Amino acid sequence: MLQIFRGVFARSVGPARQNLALPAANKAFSAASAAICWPPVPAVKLTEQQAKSRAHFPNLIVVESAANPDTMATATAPALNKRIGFLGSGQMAEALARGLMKRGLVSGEHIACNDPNPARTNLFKSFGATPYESNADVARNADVIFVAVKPQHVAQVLSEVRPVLTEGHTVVSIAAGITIDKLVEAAGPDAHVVRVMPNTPCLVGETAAAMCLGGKANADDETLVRTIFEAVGKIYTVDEKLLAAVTGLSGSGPAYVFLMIEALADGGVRAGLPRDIAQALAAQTVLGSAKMVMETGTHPGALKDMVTSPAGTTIAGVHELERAGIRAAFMNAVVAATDRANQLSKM
Ligand SMILES: NC(=O)C1=CN([C@@H]2O[C@H](COP(=O)(O)OP(=O)(O)OC[C@H]3O[C@@H](n4cnc5c(N)ncnc54)[C@H](OP(=O)(O)O)[C@@H]3O)[C@@H](O)[C@H]2O)C=CC1
Ligand SMILES: O=C(O)[C@@H]1CCC=N1
Repeated sequence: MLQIFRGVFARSVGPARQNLALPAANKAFSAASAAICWPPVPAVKLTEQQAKSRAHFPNLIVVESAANPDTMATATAPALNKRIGFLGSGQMAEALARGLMKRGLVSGEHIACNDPNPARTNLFKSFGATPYESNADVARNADVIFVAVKPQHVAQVLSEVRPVLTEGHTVVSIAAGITIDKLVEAAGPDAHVVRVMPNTPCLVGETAAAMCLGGKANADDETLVRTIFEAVGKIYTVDEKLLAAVTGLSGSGPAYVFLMIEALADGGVRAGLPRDIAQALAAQTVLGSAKMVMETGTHPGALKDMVTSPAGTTIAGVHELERAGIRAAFMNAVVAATDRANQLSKM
């Protein structure tokens, strides 16, 4: 299998890249770029035929990679040796718990949870987690406490755990719009508080998350939270004022993309495809396109141009999307969700 790097967009190069076996023709390029490409841009898998068809793009260089991105996606992480507690066992808590177990970071027996809904506690029980009668009991039986209730319930659940919090606890709130100030006010000035905005793809090891620290949270808390989220995707440390925008883009983003996949599949069905094939093609197209952006580092506009033949099929479709205002619609969606996150922080 040949794999392609877009050399000019590679950000930098480092040790992992040196593990890649390069064909002789590319060794000179590799040596020249070795100083500027880190982290390594993982390769995009293309067949030889596909590689040939891209030959007119001089910035694409072909290398053989020892790394297989498919197996990387399912690799296990070293065990965390921390007990995880969930205050609230809803959708996001489930995605996170399952994702962490899938990657081997924790097993069910290291997960404590509480939720007023018996269906949710039974579900958590089914994968080995221990449901407790109260949020305080969850805190007593956990080192990392995820605050995974709706934003309007955060102050209440933190006031319940506050009396049992110790220096050894890291409190991680994933609630949209609830500021560090409010978290510290509710959990107490000594609490090690981290605010994170993740998204549901942590279930499959592909979350996009951002965090900021508050209260007495220190570098150890940051490392711990980073370790947890890097096991299930990517996490960036940002200034708190950016978390509303993170919420509007990646926190809510999976919903926009699912809607897009559903609509693409509907289009396929309208054009005559069976539903199951249409949905599989739509989802795989989104997955493959996202991987190309991530793994080549190429501007999405340039990748779009690579698909768009003069007077061909794609430009006819793109023209319709532009006529419908697709770009403004996506931008407006992110801005509306960001505004809503800002509203929540003022409630
Ligand atoms: N869903 C997502 O994609 C994302 C969500 N978030 C944030 O995660 C948080 C949870 O969202 P989500 O999982 O979607 O919401 P859910 O409603 O699915 O989960 C919240 C759970 O908390 C339970 N709950 C309510 N009160 C308490 C309490 N006092 N103690 C313990 N549990 C309680 C709820 O029970 P009941 O339903 O009976 O009230 C519910 O089961 C929110 O703050 C949201 O902003 C962040 C990023 C992404
Ligand atoms: O819709 C919400 O409010 C939550 C926060 C981000 C994603 N879901």
